[in-house]
Amino acid sequence: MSPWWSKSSSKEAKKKSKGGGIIGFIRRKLKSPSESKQTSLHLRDEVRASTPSNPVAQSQNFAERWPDAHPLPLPENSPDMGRVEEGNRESRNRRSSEGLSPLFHFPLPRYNQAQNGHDQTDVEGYLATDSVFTDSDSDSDSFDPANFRFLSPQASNYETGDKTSTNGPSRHLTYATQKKREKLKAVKACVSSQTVQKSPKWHPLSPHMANLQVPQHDSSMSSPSKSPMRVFEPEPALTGFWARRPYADTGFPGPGPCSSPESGPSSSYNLVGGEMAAQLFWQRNRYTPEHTPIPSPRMTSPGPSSRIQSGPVSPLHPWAGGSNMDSSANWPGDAVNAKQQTHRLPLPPLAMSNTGPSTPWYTIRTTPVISKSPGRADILASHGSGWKKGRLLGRGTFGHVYLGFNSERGEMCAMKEVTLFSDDSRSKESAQQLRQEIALLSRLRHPNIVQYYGSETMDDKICVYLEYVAGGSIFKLLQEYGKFGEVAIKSFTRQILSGLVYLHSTNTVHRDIKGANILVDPKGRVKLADFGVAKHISGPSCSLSFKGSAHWMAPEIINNDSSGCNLVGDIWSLGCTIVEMATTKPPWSEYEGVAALFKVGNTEVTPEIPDHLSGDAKDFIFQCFQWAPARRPSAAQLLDHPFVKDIASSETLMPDPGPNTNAMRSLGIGHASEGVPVPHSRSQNMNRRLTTSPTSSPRVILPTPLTGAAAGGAVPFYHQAEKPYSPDFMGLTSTSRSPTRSFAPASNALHVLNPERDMFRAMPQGSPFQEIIPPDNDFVGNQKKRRAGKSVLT
Ligand SMILES: Nc1ncnc2c1ncn2[C@@H]1O[C@H](COP(=O)(O)OP(=O)(O)OP(=O)(O)O)[C@@H](O)[C@H]1O
Repeated sequence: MSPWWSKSSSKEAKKKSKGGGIIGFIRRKLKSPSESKQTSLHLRDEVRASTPSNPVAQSQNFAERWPDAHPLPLPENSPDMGRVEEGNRESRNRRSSEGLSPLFHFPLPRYNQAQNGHDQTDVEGYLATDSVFTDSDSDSDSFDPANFRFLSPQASNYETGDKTSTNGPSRHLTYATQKKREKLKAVKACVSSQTVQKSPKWHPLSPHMANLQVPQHDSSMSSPSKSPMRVFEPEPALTGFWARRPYADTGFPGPGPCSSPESGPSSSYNLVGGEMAAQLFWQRNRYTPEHTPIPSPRMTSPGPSSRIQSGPVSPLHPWAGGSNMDSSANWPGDAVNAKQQTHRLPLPPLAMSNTGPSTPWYTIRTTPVISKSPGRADILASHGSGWKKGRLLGRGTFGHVYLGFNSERGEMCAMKEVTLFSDDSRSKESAQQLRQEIALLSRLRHPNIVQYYGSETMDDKICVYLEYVAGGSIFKLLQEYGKFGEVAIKSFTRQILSGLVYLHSTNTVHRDIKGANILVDPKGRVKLADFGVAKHISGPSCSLSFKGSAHWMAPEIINNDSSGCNLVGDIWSLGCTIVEMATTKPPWSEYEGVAALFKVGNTEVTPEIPDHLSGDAKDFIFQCFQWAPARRPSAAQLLDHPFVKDIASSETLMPDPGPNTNAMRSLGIGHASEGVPVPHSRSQNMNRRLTTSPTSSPRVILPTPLTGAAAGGAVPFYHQAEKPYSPDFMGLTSTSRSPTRSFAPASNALHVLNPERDMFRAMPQGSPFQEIIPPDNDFVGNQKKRRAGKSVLT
């Protein structure tokens, strides 16, 4: 009696000979039963003819040849199921290795035998799909996303390994036959004519969402793209909304659809809007293995003199520098400095000596420094600044974030790297977003905002150096550890609020507050990150474009009607983030993106507030979910809410010692030993220093003295009792106060200092900060206006 594995192998071989998988299925369906039979026979014959010994024979010999072999236990499922899994895995691996994201393929309407019988049109549809896949697989460069509009749900599920799509009922079964035929006609037309439809027609989704354009084709025909850098066309679109799945009811599936350290539904899964449409189309490749970074040559510099005296910072990549700065970062002077948004980093002496002064450092390549030693991971890249690229920390929409290590100094940072391609509009958009992010971040300095260190360009890459926040994002923590307890939620909320109060005090709105963009360090300190879609509000008429992440997006952003209350969109998103922390999912997670937008934008229904939270927590969330922005409290007002106001000392997490000042110094930013590190000077003169001042920026006053920070030599928090934060002072209109506020300001609550006074107090004439935020800057100007009794937004 032959062992079970030889039987199953035999079965397997028979199945193979029949042509397994979707392609085989299609082929079988194309044939009449008799043809099908013939085909099977024919295929079997082919197998026999083409191999010296057919697979069945081989497998039968296996037991004889390997008598000691132990069969692996069979899975509980039938062999067929195992085979489906395997097929999916193979397919997934194959696609991954070819750089294809399974998520770019959208499920086909299920071939419904019961309903349609052997509908030739359907079959052709499958064939069309098959051919698209085949083409894209075989020639990734010739991949055209337009073809993928015609892919439909089933394909996606085959590729992603969703077994239910192959065996179980599918929601796509409900497609009307007529609709299917229309689509499949289009498929046929496309395939036969080889015509590439570059852009869909757009039409407004609803009168309420006039700024929300969706292509006329339905969700199953949306246009994904395989590679963010090569195939994306930055058209206004919301494809991502309906192309992606809603949050799974089963919670976050670990490394499944969000396999990269920081990819996933809530990271950039739902990021939408305007020129950021790229983020809709492009889905990160969740199944691509984490590639080890390719060694990149160390960039060298003409020498210390050019580094210090050249003034302009490292030039932007030539392909990136051409486009104008987006108004999102429209700080005065940005236009002038549009090409100077990356900040030159000091180079170690070795690197400096490699180039002559006349050669632009950024164009010179030297032998990459590749440190190898047994027993530890290779350092695969060494940047000109002496920072070496380590492991992948996470992936964003536009690039990858790596751990950076300076082995000379023993310091770490996060290196956000974006690769640019000259002929790619997507690259230009990436560069533009990065410039915006640099422009904004370089001006921010707060313990609850990730610190910007510097940036540099290297051939086709821009690299931004940021404070390393080791714990990863809230999203990642939720994925790994499940929902947070109320103490953690309270602490995180308070810290997010503090960051927001500061951010809003500079009239900047983040626009993408969500778990994936909030980092947590090992001590539980929280940092706002990812300022890619942040915007500086230059005045009352400044309207916000449609940007953000669907499930976290405020109704007024969806409806393009913020009535001047532009900042409190972040408060709505904060409410969603609290729900996310409490449940692992944002509100309306049962809906897909567009449906969630409709829900939020068209109905004034308050999102469900988790029942298990305390009354204070519920009320806090309720305040955040005030539908009318004018009724929503500001971040400053919310600091006085009982939910976060009285965090007991045991609940107060370790204060932030401030950014890694040594890292900043090594990057030429400020000088920790002689004063407050300067994030970035517009003059780019890194030698200039501030006089010692503990308050270079508005700081949260903590209730307890912070010895750790001072002991660590970093910038301490400021511990001075101040008046409660005044929303008016911070430039918020009276209408932005919440008339429904149910909490009273506390006299001894944590406060934020007067940003103007703190930022500029004790600042000598000509200090770098005065260059960072010039006197005619909106922020400063607004402070003056406010003193004169005017509100910025009125
Ligand atoms: N400073 C940091 N320290 C540690 N990890 C970080 C840091 N910055 C980013 N990461 C990791 O990298 C991931 C992606 O970073 P980030 O969100 O900034 O990229 P992005 O391209 O701007 O993303 P998005 O798609 O949200 O626009 C984060 O979710 C986080 O896990």
